[in-house]
Amino acid sequence: MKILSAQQLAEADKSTIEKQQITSIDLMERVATLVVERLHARLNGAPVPIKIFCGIGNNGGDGLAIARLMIQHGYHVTTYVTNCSKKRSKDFLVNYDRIKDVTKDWPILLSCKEDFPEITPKDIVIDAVFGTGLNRPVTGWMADLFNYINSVSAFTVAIDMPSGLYANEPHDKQDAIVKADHTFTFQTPKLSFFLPETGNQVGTFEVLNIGLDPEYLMQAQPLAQLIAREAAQNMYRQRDKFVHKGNLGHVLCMGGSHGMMGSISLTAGAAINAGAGKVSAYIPSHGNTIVQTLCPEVMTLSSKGEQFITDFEHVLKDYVLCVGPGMGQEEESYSAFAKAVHQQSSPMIIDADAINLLASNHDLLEKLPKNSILTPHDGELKRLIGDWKNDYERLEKAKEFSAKHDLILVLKGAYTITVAENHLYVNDSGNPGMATAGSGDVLAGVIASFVAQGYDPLIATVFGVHMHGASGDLAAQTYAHEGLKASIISNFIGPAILNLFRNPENKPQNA
Ligand SMILES: NC(=O)C1=CN([C@@H]2O[C@H](COP(=O)(O)OP(=O)(O)OC[C@H]3O[C@@H](n4cnc5c(N)ncnc54)[C@H](OP(=O)(O)O)[C@@H]3O)[C@@H](O)[C@H]2O)[C@@H](O)CC1
Ligand SMILES: Nc1ncnc2c1ncn2[C@@H]1O[C@H](COP(=O)(O)OP(=O)(O)O)[C@@H](O)[C@H]1O
Ligand SMILES: [K+]
Repeated sequence: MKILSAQQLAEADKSTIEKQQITSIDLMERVATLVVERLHARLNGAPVPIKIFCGIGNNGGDGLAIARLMIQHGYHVTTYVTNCSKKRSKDFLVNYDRIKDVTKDWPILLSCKEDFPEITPKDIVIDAVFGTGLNRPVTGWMADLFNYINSVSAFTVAIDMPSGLYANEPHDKQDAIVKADHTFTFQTPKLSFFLPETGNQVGTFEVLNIGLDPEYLMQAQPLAQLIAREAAQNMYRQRDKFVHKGNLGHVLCMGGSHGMMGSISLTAGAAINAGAGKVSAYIPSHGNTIVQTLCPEVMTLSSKGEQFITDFEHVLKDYVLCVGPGMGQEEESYSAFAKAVHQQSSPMIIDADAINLLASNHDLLEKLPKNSILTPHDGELKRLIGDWKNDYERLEKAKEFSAKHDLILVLKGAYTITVAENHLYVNDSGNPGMATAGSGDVLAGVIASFVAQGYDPLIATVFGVHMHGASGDLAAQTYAHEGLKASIISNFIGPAILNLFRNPENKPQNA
């Protein structure tokens, strides 16, 4: 699914009105009807007090139309309009009249702090103050209103976006933004929903297909692609009936050091669990028994160094190299890593300590095979590309780095983002239970496994990231977030692949 900018959505809106020969007010009614259908399905007529806060633009117009339809469904709705300027959008005004026709009274105008109604935790708040038209930080009594809404723990539903949030622009830390429990967003999710500094404001979210012009949507260059279950289904490659292990690639996992042999074992185990034909581990010699005991399917090759890798001597050919987990940053390990890089002509997967070594040795970066995949968490990323002022600068710097070095970057976290030159792929699977030691080691093994099985490196990365998160999601249904650990995530890769083709779940995203 494409993630479009606020400006593109306004263009899509215009194009829809022209091509579908409908009026903008019809489109607003369509939007409101969809939202009310969803709300009604959940509330089922419950007599709960609903307070709808409407702005004066089209987001406010949506809010007024929703209020009217909810009232007509028999809900207990009070409608407020934030009277923050004399301007009113045309469609706001039409809906302002329409709600009056139904209630025989105007909505309540709010013009200062003293006008705020009491909100209790038993209310449902619907936030339709600002949507994609926000063009500056919210200040004064409007900021107070948002902070007041946030201070009461009433269930808060945002229309299109939590008010005060930009769709695709950076914020200052002190900006007033509504914190929604649930967001109904129109046509495409917004980039800010997926970024660490703002994503928490959105709660769970649902994307409502409001039928914007398909031609416009097709040609629009997205800010990013959201990789959800359907995209992953399309990337999956079924095995050929006569396949044998020799066709399914050989992953060589290089890493481990004294006290960190678990890391490379997790990586190698995940490479097997995700389907590679053969997996070997290149490890310090004292780790041999550990890896062979933990992963009987994995062959081992020992470096001369006992406690850490000191060299890179072996006779293997045609392998996909996955390097870094648990490797440490000893000088000799760096030389072994550099030697491995020099011998490598096909894309490799670089994680953890190997990323740190690259960050301090930029010459080696130039030697990496094109389309190699780096999987940094934010600490490692900072060493690689420098610090950033905000989430958007982080993405811009990552794009620049990827283009300059012909590398694929995996920015790990909630909503891991894969960066390939100018393209961003935002992953929607995974959960906070995955914030556990070693889950990144598993990810490196999964991606390497798909590269070895012949997936194109970018697809192996995007698909691997998705399946890693999907494994965590499936495992969390049995183990809860707290009970998840890296080896369990790894064991759920197979079940997650099966689950990819089971009946779709209709759960809200980010649930
Ligand atoms: N895209 C689609 O296809 C569809 C979109 N639809 C809906 O339209 C919404 C977008 O509507 P929109 O463009 O009218 O903008 P909106 O968010 O209501 O705000 C603009 C108003 O706010 C004002 N304003 C801005 N910042 C401010 C601030 N900090 N503090 C104070 N004021 C501020 C600004 O005033 P101005 O800057 O001109 O002074 C202007 O009056 C979208 O989110 C969705 O809900 C659907 O109905 C149909 C399909
Ligand atoms: N809150 C979260 N939601 C979803 N995924 C998460 C979350 N926290 C961490 N993860 C995932 O877990 C993995 C953690 O990787 P990393 O930090 O490298 O761990 P380690 O170094 O311990 O292996 C990444 O794939 C990341 O996307
Ligand atoms: K809103």
